[in-house]
Amino acid sequence: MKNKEINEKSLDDPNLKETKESEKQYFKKKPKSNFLAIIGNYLKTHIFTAIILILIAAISSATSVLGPKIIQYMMKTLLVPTSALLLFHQYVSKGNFSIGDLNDLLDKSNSGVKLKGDPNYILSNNDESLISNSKNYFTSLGNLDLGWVDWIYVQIALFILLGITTYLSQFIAGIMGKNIEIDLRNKALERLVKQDMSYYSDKKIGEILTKIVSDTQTIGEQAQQVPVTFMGALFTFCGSIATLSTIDLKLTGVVVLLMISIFGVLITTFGIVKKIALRVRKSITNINGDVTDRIATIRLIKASGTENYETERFKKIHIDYNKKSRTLIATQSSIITVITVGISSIQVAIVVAAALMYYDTPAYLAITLSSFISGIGTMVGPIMQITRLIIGLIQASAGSIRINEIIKSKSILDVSYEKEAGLKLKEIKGDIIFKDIEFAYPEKPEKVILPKFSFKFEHGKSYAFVGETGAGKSTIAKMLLRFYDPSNGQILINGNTDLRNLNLSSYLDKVGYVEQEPQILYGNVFDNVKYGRFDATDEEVIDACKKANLDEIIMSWPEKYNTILGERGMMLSGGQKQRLVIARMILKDPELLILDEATSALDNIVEKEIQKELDKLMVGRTSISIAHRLSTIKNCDQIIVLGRDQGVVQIGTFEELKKQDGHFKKLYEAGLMD
Ligand SMILES: Nc1ncnc2c1ncn2[C@@H]1O[C@H](COP(=O)(O)OP(=O)(O)OP(=O)(O)O)[C@@H](O)[C@H]1O
Repeated sequence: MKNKEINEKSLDDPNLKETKESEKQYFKKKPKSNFLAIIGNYLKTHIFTAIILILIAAISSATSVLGPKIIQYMMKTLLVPTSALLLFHQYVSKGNFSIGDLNDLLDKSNSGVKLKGDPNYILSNNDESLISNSKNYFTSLGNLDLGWVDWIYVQIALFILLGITTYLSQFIAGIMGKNIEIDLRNKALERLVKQDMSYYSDKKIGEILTKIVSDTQTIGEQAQQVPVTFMGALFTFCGSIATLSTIDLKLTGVVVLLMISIFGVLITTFGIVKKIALRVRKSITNINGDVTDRIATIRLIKASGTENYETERFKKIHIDYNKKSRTLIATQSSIITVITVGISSIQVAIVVAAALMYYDTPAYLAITLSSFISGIGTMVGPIMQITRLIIGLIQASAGSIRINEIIKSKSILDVSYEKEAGLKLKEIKGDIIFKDIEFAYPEKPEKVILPKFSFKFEHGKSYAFVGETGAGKSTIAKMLLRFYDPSNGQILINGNTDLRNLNLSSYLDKVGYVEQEPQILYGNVFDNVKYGRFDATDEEVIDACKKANLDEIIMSWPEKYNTILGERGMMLSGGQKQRLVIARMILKDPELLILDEATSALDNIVEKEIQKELDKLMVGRTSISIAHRLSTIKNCDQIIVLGRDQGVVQIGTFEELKKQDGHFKKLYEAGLMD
């Protein structure tokens, strides 16, 4: 297919349309990055790490900054004697040359180079090689008088120090990066599990995964690089400028001007690249969302024979990503080119400037230029590092915007999870009252699913909700589990306490939920049955499995109770899964049992067996079933009939409702209760 065609077609893809729309909304809100704040907060709480990093950066910068100074001293100790010798010849030819004259000459050269050894011996021997030999000269570093060979030793010592400090800074920064990554991921995961269900209704699992896995990783990697590189580069840069200024102030001025222009370019492009990087991240997130979605529905793909269609579709959804990535790569390449060329031109500019300035003093030009060029070399490293750092910083900023969308998201349940928040519920010993309840999903507030109604669930009795599809039966369960709060009205627990005022964990501790497609965790049988009552013993688990008629099946597996279940483990049949959940409920012994079409996915024979177990489980506790099957509702104390968009339309026992004209009778006669 031609590119244009693919492009046009790809725009029809709802996935891409959705991205473009959400992107527009996204940039309208002007997302703020707080990557630097993340690092700042970490360092604020880890002062010791901050101090060590600053110290190490300062030491390691000093080691590289001193390089040109050492070269300057070494060059002086090597070159000054040659000049001194020339002058010595002039004086000697005039006769009467003293050691004072030689030291005067050295002082006048303003080089700081001094004569080593006994000057009288040197002069009385009148040996030119003694004067010309640079071994006999030194430059001072504090109290130390160092000859040119000593300066090489200093250089080597500095290299070793540089090695040690580099290792230490990388190690400490690496730990910091990992801590930040793990901390962010944990915070995001905490937020995700504490979110109410409406949060998930417009998000794809793959999108969330990209943020949790890949964005946190990028932030961690950059957190490892940014502070160390930035501090090191800053110190080296300032140190280099200081060192260069001791060599030649005017030339240093030229370097500073050139550097300011290069940083100007970097700063102006930062914002542009950040925006493009965000677009790329959004695009790849969308792809990840799509891939997870398709892999999760692989059975549909296999059963429909749509493998080739999907392969083509995957290619198409990459067009947008490819386009955005190219823009990003092109922008980044331009920046690196500008910086690299800019930096290289500094050396040329300095040679030209120095030649123009010191045309008439070639000796000074030679010494100054050689140490200056070496000094610029020291500066180039940090600038290149800062350039790369800025690109990394942009990626991390994009990542931090995205992970913060999760971390900073609000939930209606926020308060309920705090340990001390809300009233702790000891037991559900009274009635559960739905008082003037009205419900519309927050995602679609204009569509009222359940118009205002009130109902009392008496303690210890069994209730069933019936009604045609979409009438709002499962919505009742969702409200009782606090997946959603009612739009109006109250759910009163024990007849008087608003569910919203209860500590949620203390309430859900006493609630058992069995759904149509039970959720099995990756873990062994013990892990799965104990989920929700972690203090139970293995014996209690085995006992619960026996009561749920599951023990015999488990014992037939090679690993018995240690068999791994879940996505990558043993696959269970629908009936086995339900039995496992029943065992979980037997162990949990909840005071309120919610059964949401628990048996509707099972065949008749298995359904009968499971219903028998559920009936046993329901004895002595308040139970609310959402049901399709006659067998589920027949024995219930009360049946509540829901009509689509009408809410509660009838209430009564099975025998009563069967006889009454109305909604239930229609459902029953239409065979919807079989
Ligand atoms: N998250 C949601 N956002 C918006 N509307 C929703 C959401 N979940 C469900 N609905 C809508 O609410 C209505 C009631 O859904 P509910 O699942 O409670 O029906 P139900 O009676 O249990 O149906 P079924 O018997 O088919 O399971 C439906 O019209 C459904 O489309």
